[in-house]
Amino acid sequence: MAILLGPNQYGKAEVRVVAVDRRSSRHSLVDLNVSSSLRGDFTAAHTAGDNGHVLTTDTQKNTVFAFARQGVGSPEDFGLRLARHFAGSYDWITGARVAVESYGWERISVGGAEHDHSFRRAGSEVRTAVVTVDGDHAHVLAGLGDLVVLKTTGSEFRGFPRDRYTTLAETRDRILATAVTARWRYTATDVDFDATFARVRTALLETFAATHSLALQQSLYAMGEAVLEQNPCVAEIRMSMPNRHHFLQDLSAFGLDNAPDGSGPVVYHADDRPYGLIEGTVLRDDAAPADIAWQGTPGFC
Ligand SMILES: O=c1[nH]c(=O)c2[nH]c(=O)[nH]c2[nH]1
Repeated sequence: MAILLGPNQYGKAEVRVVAVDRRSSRHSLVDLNVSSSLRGDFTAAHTAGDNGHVLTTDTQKNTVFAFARQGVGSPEDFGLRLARHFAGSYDWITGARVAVESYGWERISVGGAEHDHSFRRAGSEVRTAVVTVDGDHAHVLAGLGDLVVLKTTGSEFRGFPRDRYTTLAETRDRILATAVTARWRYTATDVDFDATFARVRTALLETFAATHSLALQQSLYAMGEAVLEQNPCVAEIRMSMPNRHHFLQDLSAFGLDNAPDGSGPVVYHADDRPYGLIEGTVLRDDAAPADIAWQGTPGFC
């Protein structure tokens, strides 16, 4: 029996970079969390402690900061530049993956005017990009996380089978709420990443809002379908959507009803756990699979 080194990769995780453009008095900033992973022949480092092939994780971190000084651009373009640099740096490095999280900042308004250099975090939403360079091939996944949405009506859930453990009442009118995590794969690398990101995000939001939902599963599919219909450069989209249940609160102990009849606000209990977890992929039937693009990145199912 022989013991072998199996698949391996290494890099610097979560390099936090803030780049401020101060070329005019109206500053702008990008706020990133960048993780790099290198693939290639690193056997000797593992089996003999020979670091001759190890482009250090400290160097990888420094490279991220140095590249930021040249301008960041979109997270996808920044990831592509870094991944191509790492994958091309030594012939024993055959591939690189660069994952970028981007946090949004909005200008603070002072007396109705946007301030030049004061910002507030734009909620918990995060934009993501994962770039994988493998030899001569490059793959780009874009995405977003924690896009929290809720509709107060226009959602039903009924027609499900009932067994001896089923207690859930059927409903024709419920709150539907979720936090969307989505990742989509581009068919090319020369995409206008910022414009496409904005279009995809809008399609997700508009379709969530406009779909009269019979199940969160139906909303998920409709959202993915809209993204693919409006964006020929997207091959597939993978989504994870927790069902953030809102249960009508029973107020009868206080002699109060809780009817949606306009006699007062309808009161719900926003339950944080357990939650339904609805996940799925929507894809083109002619999309060539690209397993390596998803390696190490949660695709949910
Ligand atoms: O949209 C829903 N999908 C389900 O699968 C499900 N299951 C459940 O209990 N409530 C819901 N709602």
